[in-house]
Order: sequence, then structure tokens, then C-alpha cells
Amino acid sequence: MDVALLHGLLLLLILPVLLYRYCATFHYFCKVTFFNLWVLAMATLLSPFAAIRGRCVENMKLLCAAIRPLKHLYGIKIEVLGAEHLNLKEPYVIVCNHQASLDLMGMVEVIPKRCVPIAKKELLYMGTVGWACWLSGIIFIDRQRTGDAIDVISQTAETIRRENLRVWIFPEGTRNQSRSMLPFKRGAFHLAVQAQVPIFPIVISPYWDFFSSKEKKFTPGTFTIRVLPRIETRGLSPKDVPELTETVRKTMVDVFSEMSSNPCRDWPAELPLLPSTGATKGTDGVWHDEDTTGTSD
Ligand SMILES: CCCCCCCC/C=C\CCCCCCCC(=O)SCCNC(=O)CCNC(=O)[C@H](O)C(C)(C)COP(=O)(O)OP(=O)(O)OC[C@H]1O[C@@H](n2cnc3c(N)ncnc32)[C@H](O)[C@@H]1OP(=O)(O)O
Ligand SMILES: CCCCCCCCCCCCCC(=O)OC[C@@H](O)COP(=O)(O)O
Repeated sequence: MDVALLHGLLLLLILPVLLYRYCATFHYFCKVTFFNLWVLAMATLLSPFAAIRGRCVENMKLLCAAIRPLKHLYGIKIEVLGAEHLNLKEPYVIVCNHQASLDLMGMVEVIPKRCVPIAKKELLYMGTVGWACWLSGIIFIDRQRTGDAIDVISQTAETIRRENLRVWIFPEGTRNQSRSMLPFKRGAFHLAVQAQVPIFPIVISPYWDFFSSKEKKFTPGTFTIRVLPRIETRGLSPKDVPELTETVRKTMVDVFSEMSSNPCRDWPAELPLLPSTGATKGTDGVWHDEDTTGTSD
């Protein structure tokens, strides 16, 4: 009886290990659960410290430091190209493609100082995670209430100039693991035009070879983040927003396709990041991709 019990216990211990080793779906769920638990645990541990400072963008540093170790735990290598473009003292808007929650790992590698993401309101209700996000100054929008979301974005246009902030937006508006990018929402571009600040597109290469929520795949791997040169919005008005949105999207989709078809990741750091894809062409000729190196804050 005792031996049978011991065998049962041993099996109970070994089974998860075997499943983790040999069942890809179980492996995937373990890794995703660990990711969420990590975020939850960090938010719970660090929010009280962030609360001492109150709601402020400086708490983003804490949030980023909490997420950074995850890439080591998952064996994920991240290459960043063109980060020097972000060395600009003025406020700006970053637009980035959004494949999965894993984007958080890439975001914390490149996010500049005094930069806050725009996030869906639902995050606010995720217990201490919501609290941590609120304390870090993350801007929340209700995607179901376009009018309210537009109001928040309009207020943000004033805030970023007044408080010298940068804003990180996923213009696809939702996670997307298809072979291309979803149509872009226009909020980010209205924001940049309203505030008359530049836009920096950031493209994260596809996760296909190591992560897929559809195929339940999650292995170690490598991805690349490319920061593209700035796109000016000075002189543009709301009527230019649709064309601006399409031009930026096309530029990003082209870079994404190039990254998908060239997985050897041997691009030189000084590659002309925006070839003649149109991002330098403005509706009134004012866009350009001038080098901002050396203006670091
Ligand atoms: C303390 C340490 C603790 C450590 C613990 C760690 C915890 C870490 C955890 C977490 C970290 C944080 C992670 C953050 C990441 C979150 C990611 C997300 O949540 S992604 C979802 C939200 N993002 C968006 O949805 C994009 C922004 N959305 C938009 O821009 C949309 O445009 C929106 C919502 C404003 C409207 O959406 P529409 O679906 O109605 O789409 P449209 O076609 O773009 O707009 C409709 C009309 O409104 C106009 N419009 C849009 N924005 C406007 C504006 N600002 N002004 C004037 N008109 C505007 C447009 O031009 C359009 O009109 P016409 O068709 O052109 O006539
Ligand atoms: C009380 C339960 C707490 C559970 C804690 C789990 C926290 C994990 C939070 C990771 C946040 C990553 C941000 C993210 O990637 O959000 C998704 C949205 O961009 C788009 O949403 P959707 O694709 O439209 O659902």
C-alpha cells in the first residue's frame, strides 16, 4: 500500500516534468502562465514602492526593470537597431507593431526616458497590474467609446508638450500575429499632428520561429527591433492624418516583410533604415528623416 502510494506520488511529480518536456501545448501554457504570474508578482511587490512616489512617469523605470529579466528566463535574445534615433530632447510619438504580450519584453529594451504607453482600459482592472500601470502614468483608453478615447488623446496632445513626454502607441489597436499588420487606428497620428511632434516608427520582427499562440509554440529564440528615423508632422493638419497613417503603415509593413524574409539578422546598424518607401515624402513636403544622433538627454 505504502509502495503504491509512493509510486503514485512519484508519478504525480514526474508527470508535469514529462509533459513540460514532451507536450508542446503544456509547455506553452506553463510559459505563458509564468509570464503572467511574473508580471502579477512584480506589480504586487513593486507597486507599494511606486505608490510612495505617487502617479508619475518615473515609475516606468521600475516597471521596465521588473520586465527586463524575463528575456533571460525565456532564453530570448533581442537585437536593437537604430535606437540612436530616439535621442531627441523634444516630445514625440512612437508607433509599434503589436504581435503579443511578449512585445512588453521588446518595449522595455528600447523605451526612452519619460515615455508612457497608451493601453486598453481593461488592464486597469487586472488587480495590482492595473495599479502598477496607473502608478507608472500609463494612459488608458476605452476602445469601445471612440469619443472618450479621442478626448483622452486630445488631452494627451497638450500634456506631452507641457510635461515633455513621449507616448508609445500600438496603432493596430489589438494583438495581431498574422503575416502582415492590421489597418492602423488613427489616434496616434492625430496625437502627433495635434501636438506637432515627430513620429518614430518601431518594427519588431516576427516571432513566428519561436512563438505562436495559435500553434501553442514557445521556445527560446531571437527577435530584432528596428527604430526607424523620425517622421516630421510640423505643418500637417488633421486632413493630412489619413495619408500620414497610410504612409507610416506602408513603411512599417515593408520593413516587417524585409525582416521576415531575411531572418539571418545581419543588417548593419547604419543601414539606411527608411529607403524610398515614402516616409520622407510629406503631403506638403515637410517630412524628413534627419539624423538625431548626439542630442541625447
Ligand atoms: C511599478 C512597477 C510594476 C511592474 C509590473 C509590470 C506591469 C506591466 C504590465 C503592462 C505594461 C503596459 C503595457 C501597455 C501595452 C498595452 C497595449 C494595448 O493596450 S493596445 C490597445 C490600446 N491601443 C489602441 O487602441 C491604439 C490607439 N487607438 C486609437 O488610436 C483609435 O484611433 C481610437 C481608440 C482613438 C478610435 O478607435 P476606432 O476604432 O474608432 O478607429 P479609428 O478609425 O482610428 O477612429 C475613428 C475616427 O475617429 C478619428 N479620430 C481618432 N483619433 C482622433 C483624435 N485624437 N482626434 C480626432 N479624431 C480622431 C479618426 O480619424 C476616425 O475618423 P475618420 O474615419 O478619419 O473620419
Ligand atoms: C488579477 C489577474 C492578473 C493577471 C495578470 C496578467 C498580466 C499580464 C499583462 C500583460 C500585459 C501586456 C499588454 C498587452 O499585450 O495587452 C494586450 C492589448 O495590448 C491588446 O489587447 P487585445 O489583443 O485586444 O486583447
